[in-house]
Amino acid sequence: MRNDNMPVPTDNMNSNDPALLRLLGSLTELGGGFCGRQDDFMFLQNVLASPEFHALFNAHNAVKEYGENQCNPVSLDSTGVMTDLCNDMLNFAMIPEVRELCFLLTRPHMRALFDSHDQLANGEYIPQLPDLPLGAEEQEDSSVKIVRLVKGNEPLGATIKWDDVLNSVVIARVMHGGAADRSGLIHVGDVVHEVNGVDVRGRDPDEVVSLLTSSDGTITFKLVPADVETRNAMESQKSCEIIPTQVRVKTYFEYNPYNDNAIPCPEAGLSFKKGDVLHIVNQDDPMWWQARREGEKGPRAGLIPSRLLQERRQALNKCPTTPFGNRSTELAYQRSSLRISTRSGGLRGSKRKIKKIMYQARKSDEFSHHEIMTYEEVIPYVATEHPRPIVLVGPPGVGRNELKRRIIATNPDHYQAAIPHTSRPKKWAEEDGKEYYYIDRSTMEEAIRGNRFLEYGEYKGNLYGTSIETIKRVSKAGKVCIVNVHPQALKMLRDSDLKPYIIYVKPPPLDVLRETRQVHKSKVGQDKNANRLFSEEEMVDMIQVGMRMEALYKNYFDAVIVSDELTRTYNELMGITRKLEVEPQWIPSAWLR
Ligand SMILES: Nc1ncnc2c1ncn2[C@@H]1O[C@H](COP(=O)(O)OP(=O)(O)OP(=O)(O)O)[C@@H](O)[C@H]1O
Repeated sequence: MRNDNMPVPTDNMNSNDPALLRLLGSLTELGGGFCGRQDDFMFLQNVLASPEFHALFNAHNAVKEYGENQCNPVSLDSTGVMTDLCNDMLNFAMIPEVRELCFLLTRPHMRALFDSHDQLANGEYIPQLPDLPLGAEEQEDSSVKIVRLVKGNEPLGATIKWDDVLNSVVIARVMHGGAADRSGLIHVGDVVHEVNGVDVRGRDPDEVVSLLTSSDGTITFKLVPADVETRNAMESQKSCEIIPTQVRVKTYFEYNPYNDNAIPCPEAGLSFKKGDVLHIVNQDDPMWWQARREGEKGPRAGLIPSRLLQERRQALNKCPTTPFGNRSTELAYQRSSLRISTRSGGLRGSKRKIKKIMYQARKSDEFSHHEIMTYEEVIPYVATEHPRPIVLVGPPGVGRNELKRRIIATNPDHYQAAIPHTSRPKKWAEEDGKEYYYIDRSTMEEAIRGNRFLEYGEYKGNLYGTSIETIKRVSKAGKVCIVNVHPQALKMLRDSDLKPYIIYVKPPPLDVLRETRQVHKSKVGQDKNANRLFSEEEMVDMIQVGMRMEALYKNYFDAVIVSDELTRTYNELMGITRKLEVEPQWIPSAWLR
């Protein structure tokens, strides 16, 4: 008799296991003849016929079948078999083939192979955890947890500290991705009662550290989990910064945890160089972030000073003589002149016109005095539609114009200079937008006041300058704009939406500078009055100005190329510009907001 309440297994769930089918069949046959409690009978029928039970049964069979089909080692001691075989073969040592086989089997790499086989066959790769200490379960109250970690080559990935209130050592920090973190069993605030059976309550943290360092294999902790209140207190201490975790930042300072007296644990620190990109994985502590170097393998994160801490440190260290605040260095730049080429391409044969004007920077002056740069959030970016402008900065005479001319000459349809604006009246043979954009003085002055000019100056009563809009126009046309600017314009460039790629053209050491400029017969400037070779003094000056420029503005450089042998320098620059168009580069994420 069939009970209508009995769930009917769906076809796809229905197991066709013969044993189960027989059992179900006999239950059906039994039907009304069952003389026990009908409720129990129906319950059993329901369970055995339910799709969940059949699914479970199928899963069980699949696991069993997998286990049975696994290849099992023929021998757990192939090394022993091989040794016995070689011993037996000694009786036939006169046969050359036997001798050769013996020789081959006893080679170190063959022995290592057999050894590895035996280790795998015996499952020795699985860490063996020792049994729980006797009576551990009954000891103390139920909130104690016993945690065992297998100590490999990597550090534990947790730090400890003394807690005055609890009078004990507690877990201070769990490093993201480290062994402790991966175990999921050790948490900040857990009180350490025992390490490898040694009672550490009331002991100095240094003693606990040496206990941990000296233990091999597995480490067994007896911990009392942090109570809810402690955890809540820790949560509330978390950094209020809005940067979400898992962000990448570019670093603007160099860091070595072993030179940092304030770091809670130098071993847990992460060293980095200026310009490295770091992956920030934890900002729970407002003073110490956890980070990994981008692209580096290895799961464990390291401690680095947080932005807040580093900014405080830099603000304290900042004194009036540092390059950022050095007025005399600033003045040295303001004395240097700016030339504006009146031609965009520069190689089309017409007479070059160079205007000497004084550089005047607008609000960009401010940044070198106030800005503290520690970390900048970055994201990978490839410019697809509008190529990023290439900005060349460097001391006068280093070769920026030469490089710009060469790049544009390579492919004038793809590379273009920014055409300057002038308030000078247009001459009859001139065409607007070819050598200059002609604009009336009051409009230009207003644009300058509105910070729409990267740099500008006055020559013989007329204004000349390079506008942000001109560069944008080149980009929008799908071309790479090559721009030479004074470094004081860099801040404004970065704050615009141009996404500039800034390359510092660095003078080579004096002997190389002397030699390359001699070979090339390089001329100082390009106007008639200065059509002569570089003097020794000018070359020394170029290097010194370059050094000051680097000290003041290097945070803004995306790349540095040394202007030594001209063709090599040019090739390097071309390599960078090509890469920029196809490979993702880290750009400030603020540029895309
Ligand atoms: N790597 C180099 N090797 C040899 N000569 C070079 C090199 N780079 C540039 N020159 C030469 O040095 C001279 C000055 O170069 P360029 O005018 O390009 O300098 P610049 O950086 O633009 O400075 P400025 O703004 O004062 O013109 C030119 O004659 C140029 O051909």
